[in-house]
Amino acid sequence: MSDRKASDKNSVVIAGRINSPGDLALFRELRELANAAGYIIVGEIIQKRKREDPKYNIGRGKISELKKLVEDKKPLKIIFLNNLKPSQAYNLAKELGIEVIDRYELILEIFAKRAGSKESLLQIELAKLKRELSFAKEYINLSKRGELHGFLGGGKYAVDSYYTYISSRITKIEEELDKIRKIKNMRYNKRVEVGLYTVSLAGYTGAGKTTLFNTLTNEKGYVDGKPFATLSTLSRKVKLQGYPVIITDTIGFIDSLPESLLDAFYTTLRETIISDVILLVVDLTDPIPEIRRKLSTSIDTLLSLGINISKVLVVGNKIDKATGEELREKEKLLQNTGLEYVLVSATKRIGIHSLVEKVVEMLPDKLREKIIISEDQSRDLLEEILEKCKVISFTGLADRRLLLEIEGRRPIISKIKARSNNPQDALSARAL
Ligand SMILES: Nc1nc2c(ncn2[C@@H]2O[C@H](COP(=O)(O)OP(=O)(O)OP(=O)(O)O)[C@@H](O)[C@H]2O)c(=O)[nH]1
Ligand SMILES: [Mg+2]
Repeated sequence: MSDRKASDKNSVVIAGRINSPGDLALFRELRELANAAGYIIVGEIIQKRKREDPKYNIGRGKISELKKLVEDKKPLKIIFLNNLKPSQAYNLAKELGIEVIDRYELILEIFAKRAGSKESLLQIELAKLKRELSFAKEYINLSKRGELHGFLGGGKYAVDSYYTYISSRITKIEEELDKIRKIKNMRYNKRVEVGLYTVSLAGYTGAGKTTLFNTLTNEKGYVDGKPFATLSTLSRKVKLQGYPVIITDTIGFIDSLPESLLDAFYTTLRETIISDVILLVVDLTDPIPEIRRKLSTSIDTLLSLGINISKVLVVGNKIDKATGEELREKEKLLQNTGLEYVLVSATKRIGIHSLVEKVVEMLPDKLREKIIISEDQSRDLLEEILEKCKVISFTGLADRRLLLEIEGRRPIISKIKARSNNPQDALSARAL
């Protein structure tokens, strides 16, 4: 008979082998991740221990403590901070009589729960299969060494054919993802080719990227305060002080993201994030060591994506919740990165004007030109100018002509200038 209350049906115990203060921060973050996956934490166990126990990962002495906790709290499962080898997960589950997952699987669960688009669903399936593939490799190794002991009923033959099945499914998903990405990229590249500037929002999960995206674009991207609210990229065209810019919101970074997830998700990121300016959003309500950790993870991730770091503008967010002296200390952390930075509140719209000013300043390859077009000249030329350039000034001249001072990306401005001087253009426009 179970005395578990209905509200406890998602209850979990979290456990972790801690090796450094960084691990402790990850353990705190594990709580947020568990909540984001819909679990209620009913117990926690931490062990300070350097080396993992080969059989259980956590030390054997802790197993009896865990057993007792399981008996008392009757959780649905145990979530481990440390990455478990398949044999460790199996041994733990057998010993404790309860399902055991690790941080990696927890992140996959969150992604699976929140995935909306076909692309993100395929990405998750791919990440899961890649993990299964590496597990299957270990099964094969164990079976070769004769260490399977009822680990997998079907034995080596079953594992081999399973391995083949997973590999072919992986190839199929990769092909499908490739198609989806190509279409998405084509759309994106088209906008870039016509000369629009691109700005991407990047940063640790929960930093406030989507909120800032919404503030800058008047959109309503999904925000709920839990990790990984955003799983696929979203782009919108806006004018920042007259400059046409495509802004892209992206998936958040996290510490120690497993390789297969990195692959699956950051492939999309790599393509969209190669922008003219990258806004690295930082949550300034976090304590100082947390800001340091998340900042360093974010910068490492940007570097591993091949970003030119001089394009990065650090955006210290949520300053509505950070106070005087503390805020100054936190500001120093941003200063120490050696990168340009601004302070804002995305929700209260504080500092947004300065942010936009800074972004505009960082837009590369600008050219300012004066052109004269006839009012009877192509209407589509005028439309094009309004779409792709910033119009600095606009003066009416005699003979129904206009003097325009425009600024934008160099090749676009040069092309427009050439067209404005081209009498052929006027003729062809009149013919329409
Ligand atoms: N106080 C305060 N809260 C903010 C501000 N900006 C964002 N938030 C809150 O921070 C939480 C996370 O915001 P999101 O915009 O979803 O963060 P994100 O970086 O897009 O998160 P992921 O999509 O998970 O990577 C939400 O609860 C927001 O309401 C701000 O300027 N001030
Ligand atoms: Mg988001």
